[in-house]
Amino acid sequence: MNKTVEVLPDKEALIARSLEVVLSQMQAAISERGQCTIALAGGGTPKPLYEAIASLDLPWDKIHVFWGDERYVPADHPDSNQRMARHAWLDKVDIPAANIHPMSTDGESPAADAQKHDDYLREFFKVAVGEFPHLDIILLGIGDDAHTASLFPHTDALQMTDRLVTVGNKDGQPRITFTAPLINHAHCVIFLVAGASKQPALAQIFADEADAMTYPARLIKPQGELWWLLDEAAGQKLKK
Ligand SMILES: O=C1O[C@H](COP(=O)(O)O)[C@@H](O)[C@H](O)[C@H]1O
Repeated sequence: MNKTVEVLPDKEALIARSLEVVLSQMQAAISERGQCTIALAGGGTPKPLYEAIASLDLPWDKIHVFWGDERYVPADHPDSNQRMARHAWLDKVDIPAANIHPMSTDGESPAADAQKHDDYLREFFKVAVGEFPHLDIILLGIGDDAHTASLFPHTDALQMTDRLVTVGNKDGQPRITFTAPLINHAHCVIFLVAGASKQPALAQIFADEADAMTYPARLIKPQGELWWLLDEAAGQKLKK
């Protein structure tokens, strides 16, 4: 794992730097592997990044967009991560519809939809059960409770060792989420973190020792590159 931590002066600088890193990783993936597979985070932090990407002229036919987690709501619901990314980015560019790969949330149950997306990823990346695909870029955030994607403290999703996708649980509400092993097989994982409310979680995530079941972002140790991009409000007390 090649880990880089950068604390940027403010949220604007955080977004500008994350745009640079994402573009450079996209370019490397396309030149080395002919396409770029990127999984998006939800929440408020990455929205300006998506808006910035939407203003660029990129080889959209070579970019495939996934989500690292999804709230279990219809795709047009205000809480939907897919809806946010479509409004901020995907609806504004000429990306082929076939290159957009959302998690479905309208099946029989969250478990059935999680299994469906697990099967879908195995088919897309041509990997058998027991193997993991290597997404080029996975964008993540953290919550104040140190959750990442929809891997919440002390939930069953944290125990998955062989699944790509599973059901997350936020205070009893189901979500669909990538598992930690899938995230850890990515070529590059980029955390975007902004705001002082994230300081206590970051202190535990970066501590020499702490319980990963209580602070799930500690489970993220990718084989490839790991970037932590923080604004000053979030990162000022971090031990680097
Ligand atoms: O619930 C979620 O929250 C995290 C963090 O969101 P932020 O608004 O604090 O940036 C996000 O990474 C995750 O995808 C989302 O579903």
